Amino acid sequence: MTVPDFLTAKKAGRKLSVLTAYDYTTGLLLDSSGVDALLVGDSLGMVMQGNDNPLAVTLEESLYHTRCVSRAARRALVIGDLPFLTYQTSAEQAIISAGRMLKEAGAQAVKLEGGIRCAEAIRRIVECDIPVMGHVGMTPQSVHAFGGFKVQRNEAKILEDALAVEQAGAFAVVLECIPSPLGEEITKKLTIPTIGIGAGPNCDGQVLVVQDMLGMFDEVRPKFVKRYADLGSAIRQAAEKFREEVRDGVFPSPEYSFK
Ligand SMILES: Nc1nc(=O)c2c([nH]1)NC[C@@H]1CN(c3ccc(C(=O)N[C@@H](CCC(=O)O)C(=O)O)cc3)CN21
Ligand SMILES: CC(C)C(=O)C(=O)O
Ligand SMILES: [Mg+2]
Repeated sequence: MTVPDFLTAKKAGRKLSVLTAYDYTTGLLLDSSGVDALLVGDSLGMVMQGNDNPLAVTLEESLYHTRCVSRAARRALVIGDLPFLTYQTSAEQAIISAGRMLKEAGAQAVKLEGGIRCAEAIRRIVECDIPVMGHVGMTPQSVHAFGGFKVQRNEAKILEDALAVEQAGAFAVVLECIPSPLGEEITKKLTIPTIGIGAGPNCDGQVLVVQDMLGMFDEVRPKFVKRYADLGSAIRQAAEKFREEVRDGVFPSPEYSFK
């Protein structure tokens, strides 16, 4: 998958599937599933690091996880999510952070949060031939300004933000936690693909956090998460079985031992 393929998919009416990934093993599994892109999200601050929100994630940490995922991706596009305060202070900072995602971590594109207020940064990054995915609606790096991870309903503002992201040259935009009719309206008005997370069924694609959709993480339970597997139970059961077999001297049996 390439950045131009994203635009072709929208024109052809082919839906895009995106999952997050933060490590090599998961990257390999997801890449071989045929999903279109792997997003190394700053949600890693929650699912990998155990923080309450993504704000503490550093650029170095995101580069590290993106490097791991890039090594795994044969087909899927790898998108590095720029962490809080690595692109907001100036266009120069945004270009340098975005450039490091490509130079040092093997990403093919970056993602950043914000509409009108980030349009200049997006424009300047894109001028360097670094593809940018935008992100509007409920932008998790704004959690304190929003007073929590809450559905955003300022329809006029969110539409303006999405249009600004497109006009600034982004190749796609994430729509997060907004009413479905607004997701549909924005998707119709934009020529770039919209990737929804809690934005209804009429976006051009969908993204989920992989630990959520695999049933491995329940410290947040957004309404938009569908559980496609219950790996949490599978992992716990396997570990319990291992613990019991070690306790009872059943493991390791001769077949797992050297003569
Ligand atoms: N594991 C995980 N999954 C995610 O989807 C995710 C992260 N982490 N970290 C970064 C952000 C945070 N996100 C979240 C977190 C919680 C809700 C949530 O619980 N929303 C409520 C809405 C409540 C309201 O509007 O009043 C919900 O019921 O869905 C939504 C998005 C999405 N992102
Ligand atoms: C959920 C997606 C859109 C994201 O930004 C993340 O995982 O950080
Ligand atoms: Mg993110």
